[in-house]
Amino acid sequence: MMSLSRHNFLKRLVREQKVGALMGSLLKEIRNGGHSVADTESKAGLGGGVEDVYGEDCATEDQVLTPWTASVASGYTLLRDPHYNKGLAFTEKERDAHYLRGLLPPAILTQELQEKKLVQNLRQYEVPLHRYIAMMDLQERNEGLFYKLLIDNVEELLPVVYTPTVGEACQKYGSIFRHPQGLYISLREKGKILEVLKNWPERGIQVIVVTDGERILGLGDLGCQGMGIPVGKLSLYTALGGVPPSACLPITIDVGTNNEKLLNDEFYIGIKQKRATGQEYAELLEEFMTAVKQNYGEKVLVQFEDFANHNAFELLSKYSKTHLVFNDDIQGTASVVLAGLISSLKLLGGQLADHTFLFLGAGEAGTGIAELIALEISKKTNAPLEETRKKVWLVDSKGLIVKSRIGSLQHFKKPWAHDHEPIKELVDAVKAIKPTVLIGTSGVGKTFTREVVETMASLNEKPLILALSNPTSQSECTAEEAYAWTKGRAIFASGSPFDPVEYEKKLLVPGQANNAYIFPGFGLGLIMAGAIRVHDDMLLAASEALAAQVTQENYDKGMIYPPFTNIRKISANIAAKVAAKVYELGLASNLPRPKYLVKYAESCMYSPLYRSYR
Ligand SMILES: O=C([O-])CC(=O)C(=O)O
Ligand SMILES: [Mg+2]
Repeated sequence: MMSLSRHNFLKRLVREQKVGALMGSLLKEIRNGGHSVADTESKAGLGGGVEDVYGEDCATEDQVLTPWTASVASGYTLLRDPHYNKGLAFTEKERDAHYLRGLLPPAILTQELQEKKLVQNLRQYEVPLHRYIAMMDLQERNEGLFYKLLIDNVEELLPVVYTPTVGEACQKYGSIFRHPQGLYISLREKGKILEVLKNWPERGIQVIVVTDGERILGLGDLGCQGMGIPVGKLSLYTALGGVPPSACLPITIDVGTNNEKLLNDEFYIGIKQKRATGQEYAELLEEFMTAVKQNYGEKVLVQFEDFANHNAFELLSKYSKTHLVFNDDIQGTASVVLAGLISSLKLLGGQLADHTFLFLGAGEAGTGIAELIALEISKKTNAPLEETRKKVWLVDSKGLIVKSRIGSLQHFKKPWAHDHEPIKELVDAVKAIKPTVLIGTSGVGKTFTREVVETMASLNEKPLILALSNPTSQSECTAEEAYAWTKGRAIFASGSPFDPVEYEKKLLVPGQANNAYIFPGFGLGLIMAGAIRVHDDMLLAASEALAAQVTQENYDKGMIYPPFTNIRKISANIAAKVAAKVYELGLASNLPRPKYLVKYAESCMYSPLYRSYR
């Protein structure tokens, strides 16, 4: 088994050209995707990967091969390598040893001082998008400093590198484009996807986040410009979950876009054609998924992100049988919301089974959450799923989902078609169903009107209202509205962040029910255990682990999620519980199981502190 830190250490050894007998086997190990040679000696072992990827070892004299070198970055090149660059923090000794004399001004700053300067600079930008651009530039310039800044100022910078600002960045991605980030796989790469994967400079990939850009947050089809999302999500994998940056690969699959505005935009970065669908789409994705497994093995985690409903459900059900895949919008959102519901019982009283849930929005998030709630209630009460599903009602654009609509419903909505007369409007559904919990997942803003929220308040002492659609512009209502319209009684959380609100001299702190609480720790847990498949029980384990992190002090402020400030500790706990479940289910390949999983998770986590160079 190979821990994350050992993996990094090995890479560093190679980069620093510690030549000798070790070199050959180390290179082989790295090119095999971080799996030890022993792991992959049997060509199609669990560790997967293709042995001797470049064919150097077995090539005969008349075969062509790939020249592959590892060299020490120094001087000008070192300053332009974000992985190793430390800018003004290079010491005198390092400046001598690495040919940096004269390439830097004389001052030597500590990483802390560099960070202080950056915080000051960032705060001077009034336009959020300018902060985003500054952060991306930093990531491309000095990775360690980028992550240190993000980790130390997570509450302040999450809204910059993630929702809501990342949404605006994707909308304007073509205009603000500077350095390419991530890997672009378009229809033009059909038949060559394995080669494209090999163009990526890192070999030891552990997590891929992939989008096709068709449903970016609640902003719709942004085509190739959706790249901001995998890049942002993976920054959080590193900052919040401690997965090393070199192990993360953002990918955008460009099959065209149906967004007319982008098709007519001279700065659009993608292929200018309508979206490929049907067989053409399925074949490209099949080639991609096959190439991923071939290149990185069975243990690489593929996170699907912001696909449109129809593809999201289909890809998840198709590839969950053969690959380690996870859909963040269906499963990550479900897990984070379930965590909030479990923790809210401390404030609301009763069990989950005592509550009635009404959703506005029956897509990936809505039906994903609904299913996980029903599963959790079923596990807790031993009632069959068909029964526990009846606690959950969904409203889509055509009204309440009921039996009489079943013939025209998409398959993922069918389990939620219960016996009831048709109802068109949300507010009438609230009056008829009398939910204790109202959840917005439609991607459409301002749909929790005053009347809807007031009706919830008339039915419940403490109405639980979750406005989950992203970014902030698509939120079903604001925190301020939720508190004002319920006279301060609501327990409120949203997908994108809202500031605390003062209501009648009391400070009310809204929660952020965002999958960012879950996916970094969840992914770390899978990687630690060497999981080969995702199982719903792992999602339940993650929810319970997150709910257990909410303290009395948090509850006293009306919070049902812990603050993001402690997220690395939270992620380590989630990772440990997820990994434990992976071992319990017999889906782990990293054996033997480490005894202390929280400690082990922490020991695997990437640190952004500068290292000294010899
Ligand atoms: O990115 C986020 O903030 C949450 C998410 O997955 C989405 O809204 O699609
Ligand atoms: Mg998403």
